[in-house]
Amino acid sequence: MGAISTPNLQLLTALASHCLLRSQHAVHSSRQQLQQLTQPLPAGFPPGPREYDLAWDLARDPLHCLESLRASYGDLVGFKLASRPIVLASSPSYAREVFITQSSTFVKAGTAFFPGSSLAGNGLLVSDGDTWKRQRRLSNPAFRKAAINSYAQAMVKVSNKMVKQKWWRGGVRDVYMDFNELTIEIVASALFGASEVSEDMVEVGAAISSAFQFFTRSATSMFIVPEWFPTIDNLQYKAAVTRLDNVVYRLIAERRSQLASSSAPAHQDLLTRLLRARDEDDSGMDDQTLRDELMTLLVAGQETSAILLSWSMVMLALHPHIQEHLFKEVVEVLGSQEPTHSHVSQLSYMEAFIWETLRLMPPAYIVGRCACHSTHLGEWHLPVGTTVLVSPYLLHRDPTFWPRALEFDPSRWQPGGDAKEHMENDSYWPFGGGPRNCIGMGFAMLEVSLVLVTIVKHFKISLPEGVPAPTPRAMITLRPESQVNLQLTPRQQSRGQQHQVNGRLKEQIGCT
Ligand code: HEM
Repeated sequence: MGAISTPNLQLLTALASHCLLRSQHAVHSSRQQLQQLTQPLPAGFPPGPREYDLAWDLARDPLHCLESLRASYGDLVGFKLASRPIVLASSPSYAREVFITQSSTFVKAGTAFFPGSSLAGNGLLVSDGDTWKRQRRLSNPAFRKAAINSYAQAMVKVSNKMVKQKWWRGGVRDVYMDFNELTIEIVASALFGASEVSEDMVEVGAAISSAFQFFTRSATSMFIVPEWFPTIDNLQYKAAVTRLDNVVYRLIAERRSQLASSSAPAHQDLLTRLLRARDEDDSGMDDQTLRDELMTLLVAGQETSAILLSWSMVMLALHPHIQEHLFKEVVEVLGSQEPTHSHVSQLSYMEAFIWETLRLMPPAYIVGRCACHSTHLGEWHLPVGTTVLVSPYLLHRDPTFWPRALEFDPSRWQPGGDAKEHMENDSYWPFGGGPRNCIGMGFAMLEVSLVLVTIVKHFKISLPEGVPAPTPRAMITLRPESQVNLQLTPRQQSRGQQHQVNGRLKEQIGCT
């Protein structure tokens, strides 16, 4: 047994602290929480490890801990962590119960480890009940296929810019860092139409970056301090959120008045779509609600996509034959054209590749809910306040449901492959499920496809010599442990025609 690595100790501390401190969205009164601290687990609660043993295992290796919990106790494991009752559910039928059949019992409020923040406010990700229902109703149209397709051009433009400014010479790059910047820019331009408001976007971009740096520092620091506590970090974060608020509220006000004046050109961004959204009684979103939804989309849409892009690149580097297959498909479908949303619907191997990456490396590797009243999962009794953790990571790697479960094989998603039927039998949940499934799934799939097309078309991706494949770190999401340094070789350069082709590549991506 090795010593506890710092990040894992940090995870343990973070998990325990999240349990205790993230009370912002908790439905439980402090009396209920106090009761939970002192009460033993009730009869009928699923069996599991003692808190102390579990804390140790979690600290050593969280992903391995999840796997060994299921191996030792089965697909519903019960335990206490930071004195809160928690169950880990990892069967298709339990996942269906939590996400779909009992979706009104298993709610967001009160969930242990739940990452609420003043940045995202009370937006879709954290709200419940009638507030959530109304917001989801009003937001859904902005995420329909036709609306999402209108963001494709901006996605391609931002991807080309990254390649043109940072990648065209090739070499080794930390793609995780580049994708974090890229996905902020993509989601911000979809929200606010960045090209029209470029000065504001500089401010928005800077404020978002500092807010995200804060999240990263919080996730990797020894102690999670509540946001209200006046540490330097918290004060800087608060200042970044205030800066962001100022810009966003101003953009909302300007857009409201533009929409009121019929002469103004119609914007096609999410801000306009959400501003125009009307409920059955013709009411729309007030400024505060709109602000919370915009920030939620930033938070929910940025990191997950950056992580998926990073794991996709790792898979390309590890599987050169799959990379070549993708390249061939991209060239066949696109020729020399710029990618568009209609190309993406013809890229079936690309889609299979992304589904397979999401299977083995789901950014949302664990999804939490809280029982708002006492209930049953299968034969087991869960008291009110039990946090249920459904693990897509465990389900997606379970050999009972997935033949050659640990093999990366996009072709399983193609006609005649075995994967589609597993999607239907509830063993695949990369975007959650039921009424609270990911509203941005279509957006993410389009974004990741377009970015990957841009990259695969121009570069060969490999691991730099002597560098091991990046490993995952299970925090709130399944991030890369550290940098994802990959070797990028301009395609034509790999055929020994570097200078000519670099010229051609620069032309193709509009580099002057
Ligand atoms: C690879 C990228 C993404 C992954 C893996 C992902 C995954 C998920 C998952 C698993 C959930 C359900 C959480 C739960 O049940 O508690 C979720 C919810 C959500 N996601 Fe995503 N997501 C991604 C991208 C996006 C994007 C691009 C956006 C927006 C632009 C977005 C916005 C949201 C929102 C607002 C919710 C809450 C929906 C609700 O509760 O009504 N996500 N996402």
